[in-house]
Amino acid sequence: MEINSKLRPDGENMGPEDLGLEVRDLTVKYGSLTAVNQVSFTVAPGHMLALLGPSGCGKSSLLRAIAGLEPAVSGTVSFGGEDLSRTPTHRRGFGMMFQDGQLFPSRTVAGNIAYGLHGLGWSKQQQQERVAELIDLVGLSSMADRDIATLSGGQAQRAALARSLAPNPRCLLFDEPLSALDRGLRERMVSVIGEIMQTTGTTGVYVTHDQDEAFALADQIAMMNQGKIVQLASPAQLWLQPADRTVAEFLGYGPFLDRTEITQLEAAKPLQELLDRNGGRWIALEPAAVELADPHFRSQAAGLADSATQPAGTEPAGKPAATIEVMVTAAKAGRGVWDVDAKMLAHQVSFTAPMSQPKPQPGQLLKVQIREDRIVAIK
Ligand SMILES: Nc1ncnc2c1ncn2[C@@H]1O[C@H](COP(=O)(O)OP(=O)(O)OP(=O)(O)O)[C@@H](O)[C@H]1O
Repeated sequence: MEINSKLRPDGENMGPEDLGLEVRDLTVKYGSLTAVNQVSFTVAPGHMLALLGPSGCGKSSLLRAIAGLEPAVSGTVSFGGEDLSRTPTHRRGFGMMFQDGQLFPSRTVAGNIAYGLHGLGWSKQQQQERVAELIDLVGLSSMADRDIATLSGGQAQRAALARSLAPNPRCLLFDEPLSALDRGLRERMVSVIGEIMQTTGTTGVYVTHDQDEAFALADQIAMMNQGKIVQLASPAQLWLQPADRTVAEFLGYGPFLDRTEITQLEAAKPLQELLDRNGGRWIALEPAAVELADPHFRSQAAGLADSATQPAGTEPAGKPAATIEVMVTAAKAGRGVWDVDAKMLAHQVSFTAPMSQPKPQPGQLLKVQIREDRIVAIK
């Protein structure tokens, strides 16, 4: 076993217990197509890294190569300092959880979880105890004897999680495990997975194209595009400093205003200064960066004289970085507000207006402000 010689912050050599998953220069090809292109990253023990990126960017190929299910043409995968490049999948000590769970439909929940323990040399009693422990952990205690085919999608994924964790893997590899579930269920399962990974201290790699899942679960997010990692950062760093426009677009930033467009805004000095400070090409707006200008204007725009009280459904205005008049293209009722779409320069923007006032009409001009705390400069 080869131990990488690395130093801990205290200057001591790192032992296997300090080294988690290490992927070095990994490349996966299908014929002439390079699906994963010299990718490197490390995941500290007990931490979770999310691989996030658009469809076809190489996330699953990378995960499968880490598991040993896909041959790598070059590069290494190691865990605890041990090079696993030539170790077959079942000897790597890794677990996997997929979108469809890959459970046996005719077996019970307990039977499926026990399946993950075959071949480990455990006694029948040890196996039974472990199965009961896992069933409890994922909250399926009352369903141990139910056939998988009779479970809901969320319950089945809990069973799949229990089965992957049963052999106590040192690293769990998730491939879009929640993408078949509806949003509400997905959010609940994200909490379940997060809690269980923390309780068990398992290291994880989580493939997803859903940024909410990545942000909620990961300590580090690797943004992939065309087989490469374009940015590796904590969720906060990724959000506050997207490496380039592709990353920002994927995260949901937009529109992107260039310098010429910024000159068409009123009081846009903060935007210009931000671009100058960062040497950026665009100012990217967060989803909630645009809001109606001050409440006085809101009242005037709606044809109401009384602006002394804050209208229901509006939040206190943020610090404006610039203002501009926009033309309403559509409005519909939301929860306590009008959800308004409007044209700002050549871009489409969305914001809310108080429902206590008349519904904004297509063609109507409204003054909006761009919040200074919801913009970033992009190179
Ligand atoms: N078995 C295969 N044979 C040939 N090409 C493949 C194979 N598997 C994947 N590819 C190609 O490799 C590239 C990366 O695919 P991969 O499935 O790794 O991407 P992904 O990011 O996981 O996508 P998705 O989110 O859609 O699952 C794609 O262009 C895909 O068409």
